Amino acid sequence: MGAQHDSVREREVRGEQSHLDDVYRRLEEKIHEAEFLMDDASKRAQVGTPGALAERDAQVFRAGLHLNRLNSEFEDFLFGRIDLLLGKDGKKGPDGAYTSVEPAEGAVREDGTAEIAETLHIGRLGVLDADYSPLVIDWRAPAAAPFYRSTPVAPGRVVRRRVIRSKGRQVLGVEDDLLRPEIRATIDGVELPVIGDGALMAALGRARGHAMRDIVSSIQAEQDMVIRAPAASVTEVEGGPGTGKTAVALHRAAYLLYQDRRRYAGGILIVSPTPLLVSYTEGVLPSLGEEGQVAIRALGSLVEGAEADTYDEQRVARVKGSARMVKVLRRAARGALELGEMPQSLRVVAFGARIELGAEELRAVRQQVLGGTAPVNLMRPRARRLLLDALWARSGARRRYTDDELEAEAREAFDEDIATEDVFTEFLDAWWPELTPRRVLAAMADERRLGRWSRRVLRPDEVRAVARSLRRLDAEGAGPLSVHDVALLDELHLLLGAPARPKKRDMDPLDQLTGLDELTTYADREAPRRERAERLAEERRDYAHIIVDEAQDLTPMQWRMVGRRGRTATWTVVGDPAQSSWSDPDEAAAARDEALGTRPRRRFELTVNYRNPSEVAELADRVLALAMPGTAPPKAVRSTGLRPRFAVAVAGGEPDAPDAEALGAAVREEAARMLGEVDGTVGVVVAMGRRAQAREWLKGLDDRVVPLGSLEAKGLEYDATLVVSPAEIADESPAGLRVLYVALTRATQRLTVLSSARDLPDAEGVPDLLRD
Ligand SMILES: Nc1ncnc2c1ncn2[C@@H]1O[C@H](COP(=O)(O)OP(=O)(O)OP(=O)(O)O)[C@@H](O)[C@H]1O
Repeated sequence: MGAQHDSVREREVRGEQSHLDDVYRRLEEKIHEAEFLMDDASKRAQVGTPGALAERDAQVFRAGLHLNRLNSEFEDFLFGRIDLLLGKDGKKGPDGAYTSVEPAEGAVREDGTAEIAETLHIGRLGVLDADYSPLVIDWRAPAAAPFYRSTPVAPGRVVRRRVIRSKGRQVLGVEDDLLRPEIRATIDGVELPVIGDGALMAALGRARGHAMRDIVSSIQAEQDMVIRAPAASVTEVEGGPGTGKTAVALHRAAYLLYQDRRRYAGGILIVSPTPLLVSYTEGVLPSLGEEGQVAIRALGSLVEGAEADTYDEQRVARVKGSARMVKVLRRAARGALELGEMPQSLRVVAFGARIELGAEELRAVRQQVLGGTAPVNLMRPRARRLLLDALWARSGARRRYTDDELEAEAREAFDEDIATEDVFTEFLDAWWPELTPRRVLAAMADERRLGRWSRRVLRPDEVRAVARSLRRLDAEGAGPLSVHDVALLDELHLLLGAPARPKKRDMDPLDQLTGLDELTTYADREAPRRERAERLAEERRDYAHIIVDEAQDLTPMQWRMVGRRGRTATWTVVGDPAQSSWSDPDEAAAARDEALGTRPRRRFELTVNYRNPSEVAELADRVLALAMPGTAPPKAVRSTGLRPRFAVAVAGGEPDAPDAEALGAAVREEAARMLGEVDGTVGVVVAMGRRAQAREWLKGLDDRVVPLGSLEAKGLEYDATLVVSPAEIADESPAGLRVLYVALTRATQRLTVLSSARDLPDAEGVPDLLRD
């Protein structure tokens, strides 16, 4: 029986192999075509007329794109197949497949038998055979949707869904799901065999590396609904840990590009909470064939020239993230004008006479200028004009003219006379200095000054903490920024306006990431380079679609920053309130509403946890019940039979306490144990305050081990996770329980919880917070 089954399996694998061979044959033909096009195009280039050049550009672009994609898609090119009943109408779509979702009336005969009318293979890219019949359907094409969406409850035309595992040109195996078990279907007269025990489980059980993998061969129906949701307005997705929110967001970017490449190429921004999550996820889109078309950026790297990956202490972060900072920054942007040594008077010589404005008059002029609403740097021309007005009035020259025209002429000469004097330009530079966001931020490090700017907005202890945190910066603002500083810089950028004399800057790597380079044509390159650079800069600040991952964590100031980049964008916002490390969710919700505006929203919920085995999820759910009572946890689909391990270190206390050494030894021992238990990665999560220590503890162990502060664990996953002192993590901030929930939901296979004295472990080593 087993042997017979094996031979069926072999036959099926052989069948798929022969199809894959056909696909590769066709792909090779296409590559030759592309190479020929490239070659032909470069010959045309030698003709050199503008018309020929423009034509060449278009050809090279298309051929190059094609080659690139074909080459990058060669691994695991084909991964799915569906066998379908006859459709209701006989219409075919552009991809050569029948379009109807529902079966035709007589598709299933009265005796419960049916003949398969159509077989579609699904892959990373669509491939048509020479006769235009579909060899492979692009996973994003409408005809591929049933592969993801059909369920036994609503199978549509799908009788059997098959996942094909392949590597390079070789088919390794097939796994089938029967969606209409009640009928006996035949294909070319032979009964349809069903093989394997579920590709999804196989995918979920695989060891994890340092990079996320795409899920294109096993997207589930509820996820597919989100990926293919129309781009209009705002798509909001909520779901617990491990429900695939990040994966779905990335696949959605690829889908949008497929749907409307013109609109989205270079115009999709994915905002990720940490640089770690960016590097974990950035390989997914290239694996889906979308190399360089989407910008994935961490919240600390959204502002040009700022690369922040340090964190403020929670109480500082809380103030810096709060919308109250808008008021403080408004005052700071204006107040910073008086940072340097303020000249108390202005003395010039005009028309041979000395004219002077004193402190009082200068103050009055400044007040008048500041009456406007323009950004501070852009008020400089107005300041200059009003100074000249005041000098003119003071000179008394006006009285000498009765004729308006003569007066106007004299005034023009007067202005010219003064404005070219060094004394005047030097005065203006000192009196209305050009401010940079970093300089103003650095000015806030002075507690008394910050106290003035935040009067009746921040409490004195908040002022002290924020000022102290900014002492890392020098007077010009150079120095390490925290992630929360970046949103402040962005706000200041707006309040100050671009400096009047733009500084020359190097090309940002993102310029290449936008993909616009790839899309340039002859005409583009003929346009002045400057104009292009400006357009790029503009593009970067205004995206066509913005995807926000871990949206529950954005502070109000961060929502403002992200919102500015998508004033006309459509949005996909994914997150989980139960994992929020922000302590004032209401304030953040208001800022989110403001960023998303009044655009209509469509909400989706993801309900299945694909990451954690049920044994791990059950433990984490206890913390969820404490952190967010009444919240339904997602349902874990897998069970490994491995219960979490509880270990106790005979240490505890503060980070610098002498027994920290004992805790370190226990952490190292547990991490080493886990390395022996799993093939993939081991994440060691500690309270933020122990980050540096943890790096020391784990030094030289193995590069499969990653030490992480609790906030850095966001979005990541490891085969095994060691959570060190739940109580420490929970006590570190007002949202600490939710942060702990994040830490406990990172493991794909094994979880160990290491307690210190502070965790009050019971006889089994279970810490107080995790007891039933
Ligand atoms: N349909 C699927 N097929 C295979 N693997 C999946 C599927 N959906 C999710 N996964 C896997 O489950 C894990 C969790 O996915 P992901 O990180 O996207 O979840 P998340 O909802 O963003 O989690 P968190 O909120 O904890 O950050 C990943 O390893 C992902 O590849």
